Amino acid sequence: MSKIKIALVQMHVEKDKYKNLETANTFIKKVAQEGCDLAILPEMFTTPYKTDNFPIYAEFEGEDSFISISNMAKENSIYLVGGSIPEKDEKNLVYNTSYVFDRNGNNIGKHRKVHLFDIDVEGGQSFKESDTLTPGNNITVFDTEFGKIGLCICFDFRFPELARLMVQKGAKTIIVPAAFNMTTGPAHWDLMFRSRAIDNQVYAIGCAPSRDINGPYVSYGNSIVTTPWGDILYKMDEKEGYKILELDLEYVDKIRKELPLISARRLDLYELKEK
Ligand SMILES: NC(=O)CCC(=O)C(=O)O
Repeated sequence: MSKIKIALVQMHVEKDKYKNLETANTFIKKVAQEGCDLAILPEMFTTPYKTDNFPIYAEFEGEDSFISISNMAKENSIYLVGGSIPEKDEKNLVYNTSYVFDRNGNNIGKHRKVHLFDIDVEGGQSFKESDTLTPGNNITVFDTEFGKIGLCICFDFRFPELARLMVQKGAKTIIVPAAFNMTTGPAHWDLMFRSRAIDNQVYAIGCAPSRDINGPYVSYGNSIVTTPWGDILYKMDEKEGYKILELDLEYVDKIRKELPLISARRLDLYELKEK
């Protein structure tokens, strides 16, 4: 299957977890009715993005949010990258976790954010995920009828090594539930997606919450799809909404053949390895 219809769901996130799940459910129904194969929700879509909230909203794997996302996939027979949610483990450590479900609602992927978002930009955005979150330790690629897809969460995508390792594991598309802000978004969002796409000759897809200027953290929005050639195929604005796009995965092979960056690597001189 070389053509895949994906949907960016740039939803508004509010305080009520169950309302957020309901909003996601409404969007997923709509995009599935419009023939979408795979839908993507934003980073931390069940909770306003705030460190204090993460432990409060956190759930064990298999609890309400997990079940609800799985049901959305199954009831609508689509692949669903469930943005991310705060996940807790038996030691009460909390992670920023993205779950992926197949058309039958089976969990086929899980990524715990590996690089926590700890920044302090003078006169701009400060945030310290590590106040309440623990990083994951895995590089994540999942399998679909459309081939292998890489998955990471927001700040993770700033680290080129991580994207390259996903490509070394076979990814032709990389999906990034995200929530950039009004300091780094205008400066780096497009550039980061275009850079990762060009370096790795992949479709790079970012899905963010819509902008809420009254929220504790103001999301940049601008959910985006960039092509293996580095073009912006589509970029949303800051408002709530969704967009369905068809991606041709043969285009990845074409670009990799015409401009052979992956195959021309000097692996006799250097290599990148997962530990
Ligand atoms: N949620 C995040 O990881 C935000 C990352 C971000 O804004 C950045 O500039 O990087």
